[in-house]
Amino acid sequence: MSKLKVILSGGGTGGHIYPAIAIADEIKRRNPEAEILFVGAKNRMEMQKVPAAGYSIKGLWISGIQRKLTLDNLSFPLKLISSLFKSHQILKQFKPDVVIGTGGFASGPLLKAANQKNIPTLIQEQNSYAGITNKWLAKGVQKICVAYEGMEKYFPSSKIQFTGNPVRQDLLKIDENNEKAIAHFELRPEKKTILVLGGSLGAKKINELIEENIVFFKEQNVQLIWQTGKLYYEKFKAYAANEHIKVHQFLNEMDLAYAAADLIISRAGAGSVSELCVVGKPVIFIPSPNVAEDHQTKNARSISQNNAAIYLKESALKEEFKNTFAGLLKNEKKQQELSENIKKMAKPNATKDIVDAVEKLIKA
Ligand SMILES: CC(=O)N[C@H]1[C@@H](OP(=O)(O)OP(=O)(O)OC[C@H]2O[C@@H](n3ccc(=O)[nH]c3=O)[C@H](O)[C@@H]2O)O[C@H](CO)[C@@H](O)[C@@H]1O
Repeated sequence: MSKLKVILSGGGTGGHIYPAIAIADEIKRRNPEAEILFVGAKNRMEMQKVPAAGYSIKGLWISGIQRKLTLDNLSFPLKLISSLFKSHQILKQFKPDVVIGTGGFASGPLLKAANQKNIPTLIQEQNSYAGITNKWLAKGVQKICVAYEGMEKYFPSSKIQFTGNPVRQDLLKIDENNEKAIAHFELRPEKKTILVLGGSLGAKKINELIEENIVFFKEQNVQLIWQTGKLYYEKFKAYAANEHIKVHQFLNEMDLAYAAADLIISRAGAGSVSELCVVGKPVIFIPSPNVAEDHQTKNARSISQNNAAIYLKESALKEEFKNTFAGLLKNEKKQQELSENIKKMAKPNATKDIVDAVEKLIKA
């Protein structure tokens, strides 16, 4: 039989890239001979993160449509036509058996071109609402794997399969013994470690919160792994002069970061939430209020309603953060409860179920 050939496309932010990498890893695990190619958007995060994960990637000249009127939007039709043309060329050369899209504008032209060529296609939607690209693609694709109930609002119900979000393999089994992780981040083993995550791009408001509370964290006798995001790193990196603060622009070893953490403060992007469920540690969610349909707040609420995490509103941080944090840090019983409950919400088989669906598509 000829080698299996798969194209994965998605990107713009980590939320679309890491699910694609998790799916690619599972395909490779099942078919070590498979040829895998990624297609992303030029100058976006995927152009570094995908090769770092061991896969090759081609970049299209494409960017998202802004929800408001901008100059950038004017060049969009030209970018779209040029990317569709390039996508057709890529498909002609690579001849994939299947094309998988994980959302973000990067995946639009390629999946559209694959539909035009009658190549089987599957998309994966991470959020509780449909992204613009996935909505645009829904009619032409064969299968739509989702992570939330009620997605019939956006997609044809006959194509929907409820799988959950793919989580990278190395995050499915976090080391319970955190010695290696503590050493990796040059932390002190006798102190509690707080992991601060702002999503793949970093979060300005969370960074400012940490900055305001440097002394408070010292008084609480905790140490921090603080992921600022690339955009904000220069502004905050000097805080690493404090012995209890480790500043990183991006964490390449999320398995170690999760293993080191006793408590996690995080944005509530869909991928982060899915990972945090699998990891099963106490979490304080501070969702971004600036995303489409306020979906991060919905994500955070769906967890906190089950007594599985704490949800803090960004606008209430001044009044509520210190008390909430100090209260949780003292209360080991509550931490235990949150850990047990969040684990119950994990979907560790998501990647396997998606790859099963991909195999079915190819066979059909
Ligand atoms: C501001 C914004 O538009 N956010 C959206 C974006 O979030 P964002 O890109 O932040 O994505 P997620 O929270 O879904 O996932 C972040 C991913 O990046 C990884 N990671 C993060 C930080 C780091 O230092 N190292 C690292 O590897 C995480 O392990 C995770 O796999 O896509 C998500 C999925 O569509 C949406 O739900 C979010 O609302």
